Amino acid sequence: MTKPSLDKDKIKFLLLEGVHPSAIEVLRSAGYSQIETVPMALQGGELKAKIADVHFIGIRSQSQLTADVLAHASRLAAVGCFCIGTNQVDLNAARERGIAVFNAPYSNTRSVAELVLAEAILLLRGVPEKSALAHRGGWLKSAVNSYEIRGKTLGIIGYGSIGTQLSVLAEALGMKVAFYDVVSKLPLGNARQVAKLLELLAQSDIVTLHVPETAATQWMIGAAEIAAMKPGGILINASRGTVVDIDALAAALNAKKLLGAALDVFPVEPGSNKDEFVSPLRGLDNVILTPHIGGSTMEAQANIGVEVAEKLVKYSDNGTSTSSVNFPEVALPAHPGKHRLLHIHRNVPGVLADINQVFAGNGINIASQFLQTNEAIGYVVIDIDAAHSDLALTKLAEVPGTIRSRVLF
Ligand SMILES: NC(=O)C1=CN([C@@H]2O[C@H](COP(=O)(O)OP(=O)(O)OC[C@H]3O[C@@H](n4cnc5c(N)ncnc54)[C@H](O)[C@@H]3O)[C@@H](O)[C@H]2O)C=CC1
Ligand SMILES: O=C(O)C(=O)COP(=O)(O)O
Repeated sequence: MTKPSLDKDKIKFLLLEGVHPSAIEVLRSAGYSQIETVPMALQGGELKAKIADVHFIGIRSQSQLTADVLAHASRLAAVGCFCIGTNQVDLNAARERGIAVFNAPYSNTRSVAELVLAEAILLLRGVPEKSALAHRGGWLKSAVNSYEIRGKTLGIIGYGSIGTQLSVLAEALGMKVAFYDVVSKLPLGNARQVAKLLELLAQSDIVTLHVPETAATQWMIGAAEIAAMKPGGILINASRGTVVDIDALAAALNAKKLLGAALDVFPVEPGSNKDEFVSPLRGLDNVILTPHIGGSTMEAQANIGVEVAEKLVKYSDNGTSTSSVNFPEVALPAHPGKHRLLHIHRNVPGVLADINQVFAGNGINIASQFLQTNEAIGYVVIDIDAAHSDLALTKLAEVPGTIRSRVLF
């Protein structure tokens, strides 16, 4: 499949799910004018029809870019996930099609950490129940089941960007921090790593989840894990809805095994603000339910807009793929006076020899060449004189194993 170069005014961007306007500013100031925005996620036929027509798509956590959807994306060069999680994109299918996927791994981490800490404090004081009761005309002035956060143990599952920030903030409030992670991590401050998940659950007053959605994290907190928690413990999940068995959690809350819970993510989330939220946790006053807004602050969204849009611009303008989550990473210099050929191919023996033969066999001098591979694909970038770029692009597209190629002026 060949994607020849296009003038910037022909390159189409589609930004879904209310991506922050800071992204549009970045794209416009880089010279791109065809930018369509949609305030919500698209699904099914509508998503397939829209994606078929664009070169770049920006999404957040709700747009499902499955292999089936990506099969319709014949022009798509890259996906920008304007969030941390990339589980909503079939990364292998994208890679097989030569589509690079980018995200914003850090910009909303502080927002999530702040929300989790606030929820921990509110739940330890029984505020959600007391507030709900007051809204109904009740009055529950009582210290029963109301605790300070100071001195309590916070058990963090997943000690990555969010987990570590939370660790530092929690210690500043006088909490003890323990964490469980599949990787050995350097504990910050006085935090300590616990070898087994069940051990962490047994010793924590508050358990909070900060793992990505993977096969290993699916339903990792079920009835057995909740049973291992301290009686009167608190569970917070602002990671992904598939990590917690929500029925088991509802049962534990109804049985008063847990003091409370806060959920920001759910196995099934409404596609837009107009759809109904359905959950067995509805109506439980000791549960804080938030509509997947852990990263939804003005600061985080503005920063994410800039961060991801800049990555898309760099990839579109000069082929730089640094920090892509599914693609060989190449940081490329400018290419003044040269045309730049980008060639994405299956990583099988012999392709590079065939590529080099295109140039040797046609007497085309290579000014510079960059190559990076991963287990599935190779990404080669070749700068040459403008006079030869049409021929070279045509010949490159014929190399067996080619996934896609394009030229940048
Ligand atoms: N509610 C919201 O709005 C937001 C939710 N998130 C979610 O939070 C997740 C975590 O974000 P970050 O901290 O930035 O990710 P990260 O990748 O920096 O950290 C994740 C940590 O989880 C660990 N981990 C992976 N599999 C594990 C397993 N099976 N058991 C234990 N530990 C495991 C990793 O080793 C890593 O240390 C994201 O993947 C995303 O799904 C992120 C931002 C906003
Ligand atoms: O950053 C993430 O992974 C999130 O879950 C935030 O998702 P959102 O951009 O708010 O749909």
